[in-house]
Amino acid sequence: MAKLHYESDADLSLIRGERIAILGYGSQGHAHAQNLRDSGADVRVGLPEGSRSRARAEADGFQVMAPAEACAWARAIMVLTPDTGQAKLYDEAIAPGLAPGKTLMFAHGFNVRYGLIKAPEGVDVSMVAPKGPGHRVREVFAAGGGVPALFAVHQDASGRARAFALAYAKGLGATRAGVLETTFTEETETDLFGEKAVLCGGVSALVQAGFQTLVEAGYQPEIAYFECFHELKLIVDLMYRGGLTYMRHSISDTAEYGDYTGGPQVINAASREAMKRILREIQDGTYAAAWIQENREGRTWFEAQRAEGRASAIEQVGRELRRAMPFLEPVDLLAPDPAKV
Ligand SMILES: NC(=O)C1=CN([C@@H]2O[C@H](COP(=O)(O)OP(=O)(O)OC[C@H]3O[C@@H](n4cnc5c(N)ncnc54)[C@H](OP(=O)(O)O)[C@@H]3O)[C@@H](O)[C@H]2O)C=CC1
Ligand SMILES: CC[C@](O)(C(C)=O)C(=O)O
Ligand SMILES: [Mg+2]
Ligand SMILES: [Mg+2]
Repeated sequence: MAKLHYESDADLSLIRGERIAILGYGSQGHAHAQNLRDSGADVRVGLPEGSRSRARAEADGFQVMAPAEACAWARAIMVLTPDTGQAKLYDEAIAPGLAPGKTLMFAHGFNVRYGLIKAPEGVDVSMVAPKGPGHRVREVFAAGGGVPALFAVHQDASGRARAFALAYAKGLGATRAGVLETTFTEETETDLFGEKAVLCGGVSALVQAGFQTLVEAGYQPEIAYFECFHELKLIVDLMYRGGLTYMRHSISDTAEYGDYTGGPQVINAASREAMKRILREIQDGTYAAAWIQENREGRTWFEAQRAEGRASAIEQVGRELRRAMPFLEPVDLLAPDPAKV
């Protein structure tokens, strides 16, 4: 079994009072900034003039600086901006602020794995990659828990890159859950695979196909939503706490029979072959190149998918049903003026 690192394996004193610049204040940025500040680090946030995130970071009590200024000030720099813009940000704002003894950090290995960012010798390069969405990284930490993370050292000029990455992971709350050592390559390839084939692409396509199958067959959309979407969390919560065994313990034996017979019909040889193809295209760089190209061309296709998803029947039905369940603390990004999240 792989070695997992917990609280006693990391030394929080390495980040206490340490000058850490968090570049970006989005999903991961707000969580890293707030968790590390709560853990004793001296955190400042780097955002461009005119960034939509500035008001929020300032409202949360952070000193916000231009990215280049933040990089010059910090001893450790964590890059939490969108992956496809990081190389430009590195050239323009990060590289000028790097000097021997500084640490450059990432939460995802994309730019290092695909050779888009190459830090100079003398600089430590490491990664702490939470295995969960940023909003949950903050919420779980604030509730006293943590989200697991991977860490990796790409360049260790100081001889203390590994200890610092582990301390950072502890400041983030990840050692409360378990932290695993990896490489930039392993993190990048498994993360891209997981989000594309299973967690985001796979699950979204599965629930939409189930919903559409029922609605097209004449069933009420609200029933299709509860059955194929809402209940998914209730089922996954059981898996999260006690594995497939606990989920199968809680469901009826009729449902369990459906699990064993239906699963292989939906996830069949063709689906497994598609997963292998997805993994090959991640490994050989085809997928990353396509995503970079999509951004260079203005993200037209990507934005069209986003708009189509927002307008879809499952999103419209779900939005209405969630409104009647305030205990879910529904987040309505389809509202004309959505609350900042
Ligand atoms: N989302 C997640 O949960 C996870 C993300 N990661 C990784 O974390 C990194 C950040 O992703 P994520 O949190 O999703 O990003 P988001 O899109 O949620 O947030 C990006 C933030 O960066 C800001 N920003 C954009 N351009 C610049 C720039 N040039 N300089 C400084 N700030 C900038 C944005 O500001 P503005 O508001 O102005 O756009 C925003 O605050 C990526 O490497 C991603 O792969 C890793 C694990 C999980
Ligand atoms: C699953 C998507 C993710 O990899 C994550 C939250 O871990 C991401 O890039 O957002
Ligand atoms: Mg991930
Ligand atoms: Mg990811």
